[in-house]
Parts: sequence; C-alpha cells; structure tokens
Amino acid sequence: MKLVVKNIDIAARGVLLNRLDARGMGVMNGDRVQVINPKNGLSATAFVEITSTIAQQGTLGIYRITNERLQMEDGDDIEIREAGRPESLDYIKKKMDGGKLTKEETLTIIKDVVHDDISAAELTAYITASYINPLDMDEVEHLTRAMVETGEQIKFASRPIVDKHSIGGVPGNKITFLVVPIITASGLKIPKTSSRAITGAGGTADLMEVLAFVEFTAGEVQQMTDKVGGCIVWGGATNIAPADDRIIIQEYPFKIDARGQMLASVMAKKFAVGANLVVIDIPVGQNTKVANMQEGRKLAREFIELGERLGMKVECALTYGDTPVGHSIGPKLEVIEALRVLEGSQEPNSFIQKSISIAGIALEMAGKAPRGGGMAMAQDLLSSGKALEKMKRIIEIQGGDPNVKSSDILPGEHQFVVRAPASGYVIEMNNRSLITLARTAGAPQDRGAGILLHAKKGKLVKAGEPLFTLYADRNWRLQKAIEEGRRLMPVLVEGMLLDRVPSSFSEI
Ligand SMILES: O=P(O)(O)OC[C@H]1O[C@H](OP(=O)(O)O)[C@H](O)[C@@H]1O
Ligand SMILES: O=c1cc[nH]c(=O)[nH]1
Repeated sequence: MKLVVKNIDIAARGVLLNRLDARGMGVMNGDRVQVINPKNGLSATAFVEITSTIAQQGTLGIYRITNERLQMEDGDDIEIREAGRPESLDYIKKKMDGGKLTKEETLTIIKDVVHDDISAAELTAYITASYINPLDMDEVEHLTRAMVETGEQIKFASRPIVDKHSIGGVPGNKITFLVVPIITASGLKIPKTSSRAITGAGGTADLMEVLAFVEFTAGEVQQMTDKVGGCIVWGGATNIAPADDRIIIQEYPFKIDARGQMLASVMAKKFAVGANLVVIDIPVGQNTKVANMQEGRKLAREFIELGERLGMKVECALTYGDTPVGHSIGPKLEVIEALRVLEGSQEPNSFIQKSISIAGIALEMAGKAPRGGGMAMAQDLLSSGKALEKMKRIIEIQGGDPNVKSSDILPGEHQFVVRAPASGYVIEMNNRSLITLARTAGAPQDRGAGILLHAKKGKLVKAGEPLFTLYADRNWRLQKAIEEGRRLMPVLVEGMLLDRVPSSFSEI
C-alpha cells in the first residue's frame, strides 16, 4: 500500500496507521510491517499502532527513531507491506527450549536486534531464555563476535591498548574515575566505554555525564584517545557493539545481568575498541552478582578463556563486594567522592585501595611496572596529582569544564538523615536494598539522588548518630525513599529492634 508520511515527534520506534487503512491491509494493532522509502530504497521494520485521528486515512505516522533509518519528510510517499516473521523468533524459541545456538543463528538474532527487526518483548524473551538456560562458551563467543561485527571497530596504530571493566553489582563502584586517569598518566592508552546502570543506581556513563558529554562516535573515541590518552564514554552512543545497550535496556527493570550476555557485553566492547590487555573487576559478596569466591574464580576463568579465543590477554581481580565501595551511591555523590580523591583526599580507603590495585594490575600487564610494583606506581601517579591533570584533560576533550572541583557539584537538595536507633556495631549493609533505596530516591536518572553512608560495617555507633543520608532531586521521591527505607532497613546495627509483631490476643 502507498501512503503519505507524517512525522510524529516521539522518540520511539513504530508507525501509526489509520484504522481504515489497517482494515484495508488486514493489519492488526502490534503487527509487524515493512516500510520503504521509494526515493532512496531505505527500509525499516516497524510495529503498527492503529489510530482514528492522529494519522488520517492515506497517511502513515512515523515515530522519530524509525524515521532515523528512513530519512523521510512530511508529505513524502511511502510504501508499506506486511513483514514476514523473522527467523530469529525460531532461534529464540530454540533457546527457550534449552537448545544450543549456532554462530549463524546468534548472528541472525543480533542483526535483528540492531536493525530493530524484533520487538522489545521478543528481545526480552531471548534474554530470559539465556538467563534460564545459560549460554555455553561457544555460544558466548558467537554472541561476542556477533555484537562486534554488527557495529564499528577501532584500530589504533600502536599497541598496547589497555582497558578495564567491572561486572558491576556492588554499589558505589566509581573506580573507573581513578583507574582511567592513572593509566593515562602512565602514558598508556585506555579508550574506556561504559554502560549506564544495569543492576545498580549509577553506571559509569551516568556518572561521567555529571562532568562532560558521553555520547561520541567510534571515530571520536579514537581521536580523543590518541590526543589525551583516554576517555570515559557511553558505549550505547558509539555504535561500538550497538546490540549491547538494547539488551541492557531490557535487563534494567529486572535488575538482572544474564551471565552469557554479561561476558559478551563486556568483552565485545573491549574487542571492538582494539584493547589487547584487559583487567576485569569481579566484585564478590552477598547481594552482588557473584556470591562467593568459587563462583568468582569460575567467572574469571570464563573471562580469561573468552579473551584467549578473541586474542586478548585478560586478568581478573576478585574484589571485596560485601559492602559498597567508598561512602557514596548515586551519580553526583560518587563523582564528588572521586574528584575529592583526585584532588588529594586520602579517603575513603576502600575506594582508593581498590582503584590502585586494579590500575596496578594493568600497569604490570603493560610492562610499565614490575610484577608486584604496579600498585605503588598507581598510588604515586594518584598522589602526585598527575592523574588529576589527566582527568582534567579527559573532561575537557569531552566538552566539560576542566577546572571543575568536587565542591562545585551539589547533590540533591532534598535530604533525610537516617540515625542509629540503638548503640552498637553496624552488622549489615545490604547492597541490593541500598541500590533499591537509591533508585527509589531517583538515581540514576536524577543525578543528585543517592545515598551517603556515614558508618560502614563494623563501625561502633551511638544511638542517634547518623547512619546514612538519603538525597533526592525531588521531594516526593525522597518521601517515597524514606518509606521504602523503613521497609528495607538496608543498614543494621546490633541490638536494633527489627520488627514488632503484635499479639493477636485482644483483652476483653
Ligand atoms: O549497574 P551495575 O550492574 O552495577 O554495573 C554496571 C556498571 O559496571 C560497569 O562499570 P565500568 O564501565 O567498568 O566502570 C559498566 O560499564 C556499568 O557502568
Ligand atoms: O558493561 C557491562 C557490565 C556488566 N554487565 C554487562 O552486561 N555489561
């Protein structure tokens, strides 16, 4: 059928078809169609929504993201056809039934993901199937290669290219803000691409956006790295492994990170930027992605094997993840803490030690420091202010203010202090509950929202002393978080009354 285009300025995928045209084509709400720009032959698959008023008969409404592929103007002629059922759906069903996907089947799925030929619900089915029936190492390799092949790749003129990545899962894990400038200050190159929050309350890309732009093309990532030695950008904007962000968007509401997708997501980004020396941070602890050391070692072996298959040298660091890294959770609060350390603060110890350990491994792998000497070198690059200088250059090249200070960044204006109800030692900090609380307060979308911890596990507190402060950009979110905090009780002090169960006996 031939129709006339009406652009609909909504940042979504899909088309709006008039009820009468839909009836004429025999198309129902939610059906898949193919739309073609006859002028240039560009085509896209889209899902139909039916309207009686927004698109008149003879007109096809096109949402903005779909039109990015078609490049059509209002009034242009457009062709619309019923689209066939993609083969991907058969392969997703195969995975649901516990089958093993071949290289070609995986590539077909990922191409359909990147070209928007499968819906969000169908993609969620693929992720769920892989979550329940985990991918084996062959399938993970196929997925990683498919994610790389469907995007752009960077080829640097010289080696080594160093990279680091954390699997996440532990709140407050802002170490990239020390590791990248330390590595850069050593003279090595680190083109760091990060995702936004997956299971957490602030991914590295969300944090970096407090300081500078994070959306760059692959070419720009290469130029910035060549110029200043490193960058911290959002992988979702680069067309480097473009399937990655689409998968992460579906994982975010469930707070899941399917193991096979996680391995592929991390390693595809490293491979595509041309990294040959990679350090992976695997936080291990209660209420993180990896519950114990045994599981952590297994995952480390999988990362190393995947690296070998792809021609990358990978070392993994199993890190303490029982409690948050440092004292802050949420974009602005974490950036403030990171800048303070770059500016010379000697605290918090957990954050500094973890960062220089990871940076130290990378320095040793690249031969900048002798085995066992990497951590001291990393500490030196941090204490001397050289890392801060590099961070300023990175912020500047990404369009931010290089002279920004930690004191310039203001966290959420709405705050609530949670105090110890009894004296005693802090005996528990629940990572997942802290993340839920920070998300309820608005993080990561509200950059000022989050949690500042005043006491960590093992600290002796007196009744009435502050345990943590909740921050929010909007008062209603703060109120919701306060309520949620009462239910979750993410920080426990020994001797604290956890709940009171009233008697069912009523006096007469
Ligand atoms: O939201 P959760 O699941 O905690 O983890 C996601 C975070 O972990 C990784 O950090 P980095 O890029 O190595 O700094 C990702 O890129 C992302 O920012
Ligand atoms: O980048 C990342 C980090 C953790 N898990 C993922 O799936 N991707």
